[in-house]
Amino acid sequence: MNPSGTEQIFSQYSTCLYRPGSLMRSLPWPIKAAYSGDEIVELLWSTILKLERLLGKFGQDSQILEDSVLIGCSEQQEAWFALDLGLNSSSSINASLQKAEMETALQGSFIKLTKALFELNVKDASLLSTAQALLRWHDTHQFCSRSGQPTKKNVSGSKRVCPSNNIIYYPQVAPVVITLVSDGTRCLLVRQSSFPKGMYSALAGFCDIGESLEETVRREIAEEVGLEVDRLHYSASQHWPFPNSTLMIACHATVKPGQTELQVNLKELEAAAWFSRDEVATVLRRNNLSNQQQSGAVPFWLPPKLAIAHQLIKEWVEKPTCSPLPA
Ligand SMILES: NC(=O)c1ccc[n+]([C@@H]2O[C@H](COP(=O)([O-])OP(=O)(O)OC[C@H]3O[C@@H](n4cnc5c(N)ncnc54)[C@H](O)[C@@H]3O)[C@@H](O)[C@H]2O)c1
Ligand SMILES: [Mg+2]
Repeated sequence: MNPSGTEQIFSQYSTCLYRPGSLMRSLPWPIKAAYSGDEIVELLWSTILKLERLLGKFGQDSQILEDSVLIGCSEQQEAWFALDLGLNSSSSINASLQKAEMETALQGSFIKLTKALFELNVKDASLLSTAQALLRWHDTHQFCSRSGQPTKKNVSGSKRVCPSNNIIYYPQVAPVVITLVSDGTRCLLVRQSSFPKGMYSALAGFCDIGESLEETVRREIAEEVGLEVDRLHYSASQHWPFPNSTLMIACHATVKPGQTELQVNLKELEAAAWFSRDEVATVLRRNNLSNQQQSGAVPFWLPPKLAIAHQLIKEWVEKPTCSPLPA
């Protein structure tokens, strides 16, 4: 992204943005285009003609446009596709598409996917996250796990088929629960060593095979901080492209007031602590401005608005007494 940020790119190109290595198009013309490499993202409007010319300029066969996947459509019913240009992949046939040259040719620049997601509005972020997750799934499901033969993508990219045995592979989504635990007056925030410096979030964990969501919440909370869930209720859900494609299922949980002593599992978490409503409300208010540079000014910071963790925390601050359902 150029230094002046997304807004300028959008206004300059009347466009939206997107995933690492992706390029989006509407059919038949014009194209909504995005592009980048594995960890960087961006996009802009283009037309299929321009893209074909651009690919030609970089010595690429425009045949790669066939690898595009359908990720949505505009209000005018234009189809939007995404394509991985493989800018960062040395094994890719597109490796010769040099990032800097592409940036110049497309009059844009690349940024990390994580950063891009947090700078977008909800609609664009959702599109980007779908594109990123779907393109990655195609990239890692090139072969049939039964026959070992190459699989073939359908036109929209909603599935892959093995021509030798007709096995159909559909994109996978892993369910993850994310829970904001409260003891009635305080909420529990945790951090993993992989989080950006100073950021705390709600407690998350993948569902194991055979588990209900409720069982996952109870197990994860017991495993990671040694607490027993008393009451639990569902809040909302969100598709999330990290680490691959997950469905984040967000819940509020309460523990009994007298049973709040934390036993932090340091294999999974770097830290976990209880925070008062006032503390969290203060950080939430400052969070819009908050980033790593400003972390000295605030004790900690929270995930950006777009993350479902942020919504959970905001809900708790604004509406502390939600009516619980039996766990
Ligand atoms: N959107 C949000 O607001 C938000 C906030 C916090 C976490 N998250 C996401 O939640 C995800 C899960 O949280 P966590 O890391 O605490 O989970 P976790 O506590 O289950 O621990 C992760 C570990 O679980 C194992 N695992 C089991 N099934 C897995 C699968 N299908 N894919 C990958 N690993 C699997 C791996 O060993 C992995 O290292 C994270 O990837 C993170 O991106 C999203
Ligand atoms: Mg976890």
